[in-house]
Amino acid sequence: MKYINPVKGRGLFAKGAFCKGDFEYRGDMINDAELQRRRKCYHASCAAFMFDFNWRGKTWCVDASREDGSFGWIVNDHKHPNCKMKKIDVNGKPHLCLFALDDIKGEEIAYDYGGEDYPWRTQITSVAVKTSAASASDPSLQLETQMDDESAPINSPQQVCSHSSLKI
Ligand SMILES: C[S@@+](CC[C@H](N)C(=O)[O-])C[C@H]1O[C@@H](n2cnc3c(N)ncnc32)[C@H](O)[C@@H]1O
Repeated sequence: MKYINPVKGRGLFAKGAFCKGDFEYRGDMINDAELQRRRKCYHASCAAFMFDFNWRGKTWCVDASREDGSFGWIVNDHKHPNCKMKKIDVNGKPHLCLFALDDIKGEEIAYDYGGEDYPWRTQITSVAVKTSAASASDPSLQLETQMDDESAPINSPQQVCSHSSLKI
């Protein structure tokens, strides 16, 4: 894990071979009612780690706002990602696991959060402009340069912070 820049925050980078088991999106598994309750009382900085998804006709959420030593919660969004988040059935319960789409070594691990209008895909902020020079020389910062007019999210880590209202 390393700090990237003030807009994107932290991200996860592959040091060695990608191991899917290391990147389960872990946290409290909660139902829709509890999701709505927590959303009302969470600060945006915590709400950004709630990943809601549909499972067998109902809404569920993995609340990863409490750090537990796992790394799935730190993985950032990219519209051309090197990983895919999949729902895996383990003994009848859903687990969110990241799978590599390509060989990954050294680069930032990312997956598509699944939306259309995340602010970082649609806006060039003053901070992004300020960091663009650094991005050109540091490969770890180059996701920042790929912001565009793509889509808005439904599930996955959502952004309820300063930009808009959504989040995984
Ligand atoms: C699950 S967190 C990922 C970890 C986060 N970067 C951190 O430092 O805690 C999701 C948040 O990361 C940020 N984020 C994710 N992907 C991004 C991207 N491609 N560009 C800018 N910010 C991003 C957004 O603030 C989003 O709400």
